[in-house]
Amino acid sequence: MTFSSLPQDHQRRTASRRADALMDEDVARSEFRPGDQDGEQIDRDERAALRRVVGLSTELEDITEVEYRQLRLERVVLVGVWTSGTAQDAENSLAELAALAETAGALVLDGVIQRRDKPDPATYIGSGKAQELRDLVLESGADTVVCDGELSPGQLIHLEDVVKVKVVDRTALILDIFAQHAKSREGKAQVSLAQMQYMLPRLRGWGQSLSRQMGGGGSSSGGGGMATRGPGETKIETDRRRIREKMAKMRREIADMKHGRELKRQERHRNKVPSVAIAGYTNAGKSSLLNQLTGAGVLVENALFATLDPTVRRATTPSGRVYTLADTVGFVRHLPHHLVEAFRSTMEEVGEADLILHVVDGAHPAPEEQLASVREVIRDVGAHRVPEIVVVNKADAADELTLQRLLRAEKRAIAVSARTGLGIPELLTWIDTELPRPAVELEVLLPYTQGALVSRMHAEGEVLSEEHTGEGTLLKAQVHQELAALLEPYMPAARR
Ligand SMILES: Nc1nc2c(ncn2[C@@H]2O[C@H](COP(=O)(O)OP(=O)(O)OP(=O)(O)O)[C@@H](O)[C@H]2O)c(=O)[nH]1
Ligand SMILES: [Mg+2]
Repeated sequence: MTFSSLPQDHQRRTASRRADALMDEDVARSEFRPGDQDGEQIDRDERAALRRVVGLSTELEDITEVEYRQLRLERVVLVGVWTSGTAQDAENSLAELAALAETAGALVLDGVIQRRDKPDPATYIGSGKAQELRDLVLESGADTVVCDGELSPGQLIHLEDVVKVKVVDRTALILDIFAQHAKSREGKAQVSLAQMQYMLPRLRGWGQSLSRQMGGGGSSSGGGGMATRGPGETKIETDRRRIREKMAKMRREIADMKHGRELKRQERHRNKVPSVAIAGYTNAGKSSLLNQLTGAGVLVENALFATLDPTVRRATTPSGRVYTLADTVGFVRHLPHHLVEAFRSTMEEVGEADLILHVVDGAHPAPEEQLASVREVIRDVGAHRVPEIVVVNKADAADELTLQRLLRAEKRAIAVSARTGLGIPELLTWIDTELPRPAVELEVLLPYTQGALVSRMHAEGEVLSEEHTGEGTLLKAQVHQELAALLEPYMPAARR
């Protein structure tokens, strides 16, 4: 049941209850004094430093907590400012915002777009439109407004003042989803760091809001406001410093974890196992493709950002060569820059790969745009020299003309369906031909006691012929340098 089906007065009552709740929060907030900040509190925060930051919200609560609360998005109205491009572009963007909001667990009640040259510096949408938005919020019974962009702290506050419910922006929403889905220690730490980075400049906003509240209604901005602003500002300075310290600590920890991952990657490199990275827009079907290609049970969800941590699997080509296949975090348009930074780690993996499978959702209304925005990030992380195969996924659901158009525009592309398996054998064969060829061609006669070496030649090299003789296995193969060194004693020349 939706709110719009309820009688008007119920809606109004609900709205006023919400307003009361908002005031309660304000009261709670104004009870804060710098003196509350005792040693025990800091200690508790310190111990919680690596705990997952559950989410960010503009819910006006305790400004000293760095572990901001869950967004608890429930009933949201979306609002976008359409500055350039076609009406279709603007609608796609809002549709994506709706998908993001649903992923975060919200119920999307409505969405509006305003055509403007640029967002209003004070309230994001124009002030007249903000009033209309207020009506829409009341009418639909929404408790949150989600803006399709990154808003300044001032814009968030001013818009919140008009619509009287919490206002969050696209960045906070994405951060919230990231926080809900990050699984590994590193992933969680990176999300926390990004959240703190997002929060830092916004503390001033909370402070202003606090002093305004404490200044009391009706009075001018001077007087009581001034008297209470002093301690408020000090408090914010303390918070800022603590957040900065935490961020520094977290950066060090991430650097350590990164070192561990680096070692693993070097290990793979040393073993010369070719690597394939699956990249692509969020929800394109990357995890599904990984499952199809390897039979691995990786989480597949019809939600954006189902995957946040790189998942690496071993896989085999039809000719029997072993390679690694890495699933990656989905890209999304307008990914705030500090988020790109935070998630660079998984993208570095892409840069190190021997081949990128760039998955695009063929059933999406604007697949070309997704291709372009993912490529931008690939360039950003210096992975543009890695060969790429464009995998147009969801061919079972895509429209034939769209598929044709994509395959014409992209020279190195293949249409597949990770769901039905269509095109998967062809893709596997293609991967086989794209993987780097091993370096040394040799012939060895391995005694039957050296079965392990035979297996390695199959897994890491390319066996051209194999013959079982009275003395052992006679193999002709191409292998990498290190394996060649191990095989040296068994080369005919060495047996002389
Ligand atoms: N019809 C159809 N749906 C597909 C296909 N492949 C994936 N899907 C669906 O698309 C949704 C997203 O799939 P995922 O594999 O989780 O996508 P992803 O790219 O890994 O998404 P993130 O990890 O969130 O970035 C799921 O509902 C899948 O069932 C396909 O070939 N055809
Ligand atoms: Mg995934």
